[in-house]
Amino acid sequence: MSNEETLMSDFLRKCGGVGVIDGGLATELERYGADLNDPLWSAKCLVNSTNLIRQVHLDYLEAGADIIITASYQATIQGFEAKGYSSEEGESMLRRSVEIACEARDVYYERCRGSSTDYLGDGRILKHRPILVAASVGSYGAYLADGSEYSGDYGDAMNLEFLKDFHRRRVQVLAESGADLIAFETVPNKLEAQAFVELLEEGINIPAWLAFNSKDGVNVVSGDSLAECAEVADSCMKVVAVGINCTPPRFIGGLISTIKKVTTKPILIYPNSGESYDAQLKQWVKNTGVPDEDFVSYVNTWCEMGASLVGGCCRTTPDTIRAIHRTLPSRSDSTPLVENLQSEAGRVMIKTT
Ligand SMILES: C[S+](C)CC[C@H](N)C(=O)O
Ligand SMILES: N[C@@H](CCS)C(=O)O
Ligand SMILES: [Zn+2]
Repeated sequence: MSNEETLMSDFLRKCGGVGVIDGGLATELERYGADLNDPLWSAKCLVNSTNLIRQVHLDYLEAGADIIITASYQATIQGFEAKGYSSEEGESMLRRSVEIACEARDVYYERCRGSSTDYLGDGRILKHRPILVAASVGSYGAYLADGSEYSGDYGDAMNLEFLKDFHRRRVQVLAESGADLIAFETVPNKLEAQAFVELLEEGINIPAWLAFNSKDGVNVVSGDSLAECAEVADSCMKVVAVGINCTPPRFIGGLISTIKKVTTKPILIYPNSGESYDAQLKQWVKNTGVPDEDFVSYVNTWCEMGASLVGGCCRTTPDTIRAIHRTLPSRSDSTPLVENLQSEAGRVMIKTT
């Protein structure tokens, strides 16, 4: 086992076998009133709403998240330059995204120290535990700001070197920013998975995960084979988990089975709410096809199938994460009954079968 893999297995053991990832950061910023209708999407808040970002990280920690993902999903040096910032200013905002998450973790630990109980009557969890900061790197399609991360179609002229050059400096800056790991998210095709893995091999000194997205429950969104994409991730010693994010919950079970066949690395799952993203309007629209029921009731099944990191992506909220924390047997044992009775969110989110 590499040092990186040991870090993740130790972390998961301390989590009781399953780690909880946070929920949608950007869409939660929106729920608080942030306007993300901008080519920078949530990275716009790195310019003018850093306190709000810290607050949302704290909300997720108090909901039971063991891993918080930074606001850098759509933060690219090229994207900041297009807005008139210098490359130094762009790099500084990347670093700031990690600092904000670290500050939230410090504030959280302080609150834990000051609290006489782990589980508060209002549903907040103030339990001292290992918390990781994952520096988000969204795909090239995210930077394009036209929803390309849900098509994975970058045109015939795209190539590996272009993608590596595009992401290189950003990945280096985030790797040296104090984050515990890099979260490559919403990876839509095999070429970009290869680019990320090759960049990691260029002397990046922190671990990473790769999370792909799917819109058919079989392949990644570009149509590339999920098994082949997961194999690319599996081939890299720096990669400590492989999985799926921002994908409708109804597809998750089948996708876990596919990934499990090609890797023994921990599998991570953080689905979205099942709604679709309209990149023109920059709005989420209800799915007119098969409805996605609240996915929390499936979390333990996904864990039995092999997932060991579970959370939510776009349009999931701290209530989703609180419900995930509660439904995990290794966590809910310590939840006093009074908390379950008092939380409206808990009653709504956790279905009994
Ligand atoms: C994960 S998607 C909802 C992020 C936003 C998209 N890249 C856009 O800029 O419209
Ligand atoms: N983790 C991202 C979304 C990925 S699709 C965010 O919420 O900022
Ligand atoms: Zn998402």
